[in-house]
Amino acid sequence: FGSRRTGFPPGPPTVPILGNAHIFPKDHAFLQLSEWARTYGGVYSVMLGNGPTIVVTSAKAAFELMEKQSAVTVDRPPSHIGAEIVGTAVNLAFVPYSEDWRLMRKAANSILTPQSAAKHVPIQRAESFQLVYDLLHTPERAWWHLRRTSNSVALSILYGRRAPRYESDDLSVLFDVVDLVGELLDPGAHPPVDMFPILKYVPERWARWKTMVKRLRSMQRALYFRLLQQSEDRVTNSEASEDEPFIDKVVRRQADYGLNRERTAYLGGTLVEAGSDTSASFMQSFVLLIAAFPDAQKRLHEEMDRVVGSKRVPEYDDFDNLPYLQATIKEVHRYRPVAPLGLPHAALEDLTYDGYLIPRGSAIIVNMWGIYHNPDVYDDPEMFNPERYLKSEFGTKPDVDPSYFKHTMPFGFGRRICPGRHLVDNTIRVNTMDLVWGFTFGPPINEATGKPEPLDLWSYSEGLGTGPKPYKCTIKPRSSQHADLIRSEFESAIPLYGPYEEGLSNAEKEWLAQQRFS
Ligand code: HEM
Repeated sequence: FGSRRTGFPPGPPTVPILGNAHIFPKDHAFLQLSEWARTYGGVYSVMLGNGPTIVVTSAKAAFELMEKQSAVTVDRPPSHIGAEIVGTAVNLAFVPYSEDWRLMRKAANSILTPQSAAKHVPIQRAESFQLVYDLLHTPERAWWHLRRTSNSVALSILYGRRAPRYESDDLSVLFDVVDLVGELLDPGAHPPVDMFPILKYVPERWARWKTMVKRLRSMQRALYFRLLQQSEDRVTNSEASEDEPFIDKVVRRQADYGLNRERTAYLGGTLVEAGSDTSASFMQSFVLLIAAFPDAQKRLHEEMDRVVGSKRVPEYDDFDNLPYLQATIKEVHRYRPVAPLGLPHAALEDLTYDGYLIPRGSAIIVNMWGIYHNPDVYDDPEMFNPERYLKSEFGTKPDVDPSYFKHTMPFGFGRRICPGRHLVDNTIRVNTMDLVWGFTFGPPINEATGKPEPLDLWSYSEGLGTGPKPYKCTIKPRSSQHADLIRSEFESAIPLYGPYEEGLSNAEKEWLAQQRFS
């Protein structure tokens, strides 16, 4: 028990019973896993509990195992805490391969198409106008404005209900839920119940996670069913339309999709949770990095001035003419991936790779951090340098074979690839254009000395999804003309918010009236 069988991919030496569990890192595991790849190669194993966990740190192996053999690697490893959280329900992102996963995934794929995502660009742009308007007034709250915007976009598109301020009711509950999920599923945070099942039987008074699980489950159910009820009411009282919220579409076709009410509630809840802070983390990294790297920012501004100028705000299609911005977005995904280890997959059958056996049931982790920070693949990988994506399609060194790389790699692999990627691509496109167009970003200024202070590029949260912890930076409008246009665009966007604000509470509506017409 705990030892590595002959034929498994190599890995760190094991000890009896624990295998490698005692040396598995608790914090920023992707860093240690990348270190081990230097010693044990692009496909190695760590022994956790009774079976191997396979760590893939090579684009070729990721392609061969996760794309070409996706039908076999579509499973997720069992998670006792994950299963306890949902109880009798199902979470699309964590559920093992099953009829439940197939039905929910089919519904998600059919509503989250690129064509369908395009119908929601108007509210994404309107949200982005509020973002730049908020930054004009309270730039010191940038981190929070970015979080509000991404979450409000997710709520608007999925449920037709926006959150106009950080303190909005739905948003506060969603933040509590997302934070608690992050805390519970952070691999280092709790006793390893999946590796040592006996730990499941520790009484609740000594197992804090059990109390947290119960609290989370009741918070999630209250939120999911409240949001679902609003969709159901709208569907009863209105005709179907192409740009209606995604969950309304699912409610209308619930029987065709084979989903009952609980599955529908959990599909919506999982999408909104998976899609909210992930997008926010990306945008928070984008701002942090362009504030920290003035050369890249200068080139972004030059390009924006040439293509858009200062007499109008960017339009959606301008993005196609902004290659340096496109390269910067790819570099942010590479430099600070939101999901450095993706989500673990599992093998439904025995597999072989490079002569090694990957036995049925093994968990498989693709270490995106390790791939993206490998000096054999990228020149100077610890340098933030969008330029690399202008020199070659995937930013890789000239002698690296590009056929195993894909621009969707930050969104995972195979049949489990992130279904929200088209939606979030649009959010990122619209937000980054508006931010670069409107503002100059820089490091924070020390009040006592008047000098700039360095930004901490390593202060990131722990967990499956990671993003910068709250930080300060300076944000100034690029000119008074830019500031005037931001104000007028925000004012002209106000009617667009209307349909998404109908269900807001009276307190929220009063606050809005004061904010907009004072
Ligand atoms: C920058 C933003 C985002 C990033 C970087 C991201 C990344 C990922 C990754 C790496 C996975 C795991 C894929 C795999 O197992 O191979 C995933 C899964 C998933 N994502 Fe995203 N995601 C983002 C935004 C979104 C959005 C906006 C939504 C919903 C609207 C969403 C919904 C999901 C769901 C439901 C899954 C689980 C899919 C399954 O297990 O079948 N994500 N995402």
